[in-house]
Amino acid sequence: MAKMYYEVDANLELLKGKVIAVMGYGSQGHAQAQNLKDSGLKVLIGLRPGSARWKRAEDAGFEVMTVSEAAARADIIQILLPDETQSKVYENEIKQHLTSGKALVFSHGFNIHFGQIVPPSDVDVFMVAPKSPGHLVRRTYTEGAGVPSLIAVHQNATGKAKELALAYAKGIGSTKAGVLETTFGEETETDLFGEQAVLCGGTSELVKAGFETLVEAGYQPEIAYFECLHELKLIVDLMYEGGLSWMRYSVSDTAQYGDMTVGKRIVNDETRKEMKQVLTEIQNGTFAKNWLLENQANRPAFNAMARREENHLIEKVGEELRGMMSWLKKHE
Ligand SMILES: NC(=O)C1=CN([C@@H]2O[C@H](COP(=O)(O)OP(=O)(O)OC[C@H]3O[C@@H](n4cnc5c(N)ncnc54)[C@H](OP(=O)(O)O)[C@@H]3O)[C@@H](O)[C@H]2O)C=CC1
Ligand SMILES: CC(=O)[C@](C)(O)C(=O)O
Repeated sequence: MAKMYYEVDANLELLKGKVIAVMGYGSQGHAQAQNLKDSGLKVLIGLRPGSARWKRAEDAGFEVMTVSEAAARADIIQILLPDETQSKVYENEIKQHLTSGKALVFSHGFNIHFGQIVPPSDVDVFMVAPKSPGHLVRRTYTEGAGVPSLIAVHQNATGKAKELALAYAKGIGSTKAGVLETTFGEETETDLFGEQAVLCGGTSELVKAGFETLVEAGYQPEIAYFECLHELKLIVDLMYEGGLSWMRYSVSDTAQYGDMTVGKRIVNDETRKEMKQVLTEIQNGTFAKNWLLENQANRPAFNAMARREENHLIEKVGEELRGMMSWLKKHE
């Protein structure tokens, strides 16, 4: 069984007196920066001039500057920019400031693993990757808890990289939940697979297929939304709390019988075969190449697909229903 690291395994003092630059103030950036600051650490924010987030970060009490300025002043540089922009910003604004003994930090291994960023050998390179969307990284911290994170060391120039990674994980609250050690390759390939085949892609398509099946059969879209999307959170919450067995214990036996008989017809041998193909295309770099080329072409396919998804009936129905459920926590 893998070793989990907790509060006692991490020494925040290693980061006291160091300047941490968080590049980017988006989903992860705003959360990690605020958590680190609330943990008593010195945090700078690096953004591009004209960023809509510049004032938001200043209003949150941060010193905000360009990425280059922040990299020059920082001992530890956490790159929380979009994966597809990191290598260009690294080459233009970070690389020249990576003096010996500094640390480069990531929350996803994409650019190191696929060779888009090749740091100098005299700096630490490590990862602290929350296994959670950024907004919950912040929300759980403010509630006195944290989200699990993965850590990985790519370069250990100072001999302290892992200890610094654990200290950083503590600073964002993750040692309250648990920290697992991995490698840049394992985190990258499993994270890409998970977000494509299970969490975002797989689940979105499953939800839409169920919703469309019911709506096309003549049932009310609102009922289809509640059954196929709204209630999904409640079921997944049970899985999250106590595994599949806890979910099956909590739902009716009718539901469990249906789960165990019909589930394998929906996610069948063909599905599993396709999952293996998806993983192969991640491992051999096909996905990474396609994503980087898509961005170089200014995202024609991404933008067309995003527009189509935004106009799906399930989005319209969901927006209307969420507006009617005042108790729902509005997204930030
Ligand atoms: N989203 C998540 O929950 C998770 C993300 N990650 C990883 O965290 C990293 C950051 O992702 P995420 O937080 O989602 O990113 P977001 O898209 O939410 O935020 C990106 C930030 O980078 C800024 N930015 C974009 N381009 C540039 C540029 N050229 N120069 C300077 N700043 C720029 C944006 O500001 P602006 O556009 O205003 O300039 C924004 O502040 C990625 O490696 C991702 O894989 C890991 C785990 C979970
Ligand atoms: C939240 C998370 O880790 C994801 C889905 O992989 C991502 O947003 O990159």
